[in-house]
Amino acid sequence: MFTHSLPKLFSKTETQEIIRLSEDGRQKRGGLVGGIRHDNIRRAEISWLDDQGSAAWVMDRIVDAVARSNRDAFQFDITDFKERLQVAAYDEADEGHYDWHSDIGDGPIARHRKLTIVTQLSEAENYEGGELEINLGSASYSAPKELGSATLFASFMLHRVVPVQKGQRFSLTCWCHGPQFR
Ligand SMILES: O=C(O)CCC(=O)C(=O)O
Ligand SMILES: [Fe+2]
Repeated sequence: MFTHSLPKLFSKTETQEIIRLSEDGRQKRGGLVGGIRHDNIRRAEISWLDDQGSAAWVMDRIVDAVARSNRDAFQFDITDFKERLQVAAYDEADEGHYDWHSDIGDGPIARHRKLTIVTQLSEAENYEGGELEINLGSASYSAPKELGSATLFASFMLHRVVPVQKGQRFSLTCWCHGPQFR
């Protein structure tokens, strides 16, 4: 199916700490894979974590989860983590969302994305809408909304974040890289 979910990858305290770390580097409006900004496609505030420094423990947990999930569910060639961890905030105030897209882009790094892992950093009852959906062709898979759970999918799969109608949703995204699919 090319999707795989893990419950409770991070605890509540840890998700709060990740949001706090992201506040240091917050910038307005997330760009797209190639750096293009387009408000009709994505409306979110993004920031990047220092995975060599204050957020090294977050990266360690993600790398471990990816190794286990890749062995159990994907068996892709994953060789690198070439990008920093992204925290995104989708807000009711501007109907934060991200339309259908694939994470594999044209750039030298985005071209090598193989797996995407997204962790839920907000309590499900704190927002409405904001579902992460992965297109499976005739149906779509809606990622579990439980705080701290993570969902992995092949980066080429179309996915979206439904507009947030109430409250605010935070997510943590990490991309895993390897030789191009062949
Ligand atoms: O926030 C999410 O759930 C998904 C983010 C995403 O798809 C991306 O940044 O490429
Ligand atoms: Fe994406």
